[in-house]
Amino acid sequence: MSTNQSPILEVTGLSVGYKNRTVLRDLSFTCRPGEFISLLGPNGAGKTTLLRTLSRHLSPVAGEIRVQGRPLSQLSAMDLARTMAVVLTDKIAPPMFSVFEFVALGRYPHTDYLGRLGSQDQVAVSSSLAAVHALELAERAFVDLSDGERQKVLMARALAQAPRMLLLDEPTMHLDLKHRVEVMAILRDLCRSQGITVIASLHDVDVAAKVSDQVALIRDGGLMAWGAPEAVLSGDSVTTLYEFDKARFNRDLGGIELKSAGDHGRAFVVGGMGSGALVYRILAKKGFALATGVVHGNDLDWYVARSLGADCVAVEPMATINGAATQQALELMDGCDLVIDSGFPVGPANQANVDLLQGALDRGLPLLSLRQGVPPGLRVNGESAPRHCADATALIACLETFACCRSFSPHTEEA
Ligand SMILES: Nc1ncnc2c1ncn2[C@@H]1O[C@H](COP(=O)(O)OP(=O)(O)OP(=O)(O)O)[C@@H](O)[C@H]1O
Repeated sequence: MSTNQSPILEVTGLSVGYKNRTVLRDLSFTCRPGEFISLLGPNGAGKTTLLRTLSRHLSPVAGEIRVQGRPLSQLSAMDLARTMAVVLTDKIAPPMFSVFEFVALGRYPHTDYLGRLGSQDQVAVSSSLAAVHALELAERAFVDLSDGERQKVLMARALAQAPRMLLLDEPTMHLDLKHRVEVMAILRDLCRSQGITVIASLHDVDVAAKVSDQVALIRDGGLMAWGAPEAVLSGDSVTTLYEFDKARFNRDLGGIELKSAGDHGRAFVVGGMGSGALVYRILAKKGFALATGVVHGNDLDWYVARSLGADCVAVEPMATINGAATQQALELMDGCDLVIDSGFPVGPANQANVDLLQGALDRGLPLLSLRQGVPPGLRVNGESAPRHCADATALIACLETFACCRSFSPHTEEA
């Protein structure tokens, strides 16, 4: 995709909707050849209505749409079909068509008025099926296809039109993970290799962030934001877009983290260098509120902990963890019901973690440890010692016991 290229689609002051009901107002944006554009927004926001308007299935309420510089309304049906192909979510079940015959329907802008396929058309149908990795389905009956196979064949029919733009409504709906990934990879490759502009409504923010050149965030009757996902998608913007209260999008990790209900007590995690991430997620899943520290501000643990809504004592990346930060973490620990030692190597270079583990023991807090053995320098006595968990499964079992009994026997070795 080149930003120097002329726009393929220019939308100015566009309002879309239905009789007596305007759904989106005053949209203005530009799409260029080879761009992948994702429309994101909650259910009912207007994504389908916009796609239907861009593809001339609906008339605009107001504003202008230009395709390759010409008003959309003035394109002949044939010109429109050669420029733009559309895959909507309507269930189509054409009787008796083989997959090849169904995809061949997409050639109509290029065949004669009787729809006869020439050798070029035959090649175009086969290449379209090949482009979506569905050539082996060619002789199958269209009505017998699975949802994933059907989606690929619908895309092949659209490609057979040889369009410059492909508009898709929820192309990954009903698809399993393999097919979702495959469909998105196919679409991305069409942009890159054939310069086709893809505009797709999607519900996967993380997938959209990874494939899109531009994202449109749609809510409250308009465009909340339009731009590169790296600029537009953040924890805050996604929270606003979907009104999240139980989750948070993490751009750095590329996914959604589900926050803890926090009703099974509060756990402090002694982590660092990514060792805490798995523990935080287990704790959140089991309903524990989270506190952690001391972590560096570029640590995987920091990203995950923040996304999960943890109280987190952090220091600047690469900074030495000083006594003040450790003291702050110990104060955070005071409000906790138990402490988890994620097993991050401790020693002279990070005395802070030993101090925190010692702090847990000195406070008489239950301490679960994923560590092999006791770290050097930790003063353990008979009354206060870590309970060792051999692995994540053992940790989960201990947490479940703690959640219902508020205690577990401190000395048992799980290995
Ligand atoms: N034919 C119609 N007549 C009137 N209103 C409609 C019509 N079709 C959809 N709507 C309304 O327009 C609004 C936008 O619907 P639209 O299908 O465009 O949203 P969407 O963002 O695609 O939602 P979803 O993610 O649930 O598919 C909704 O309130 C919907 O009820």
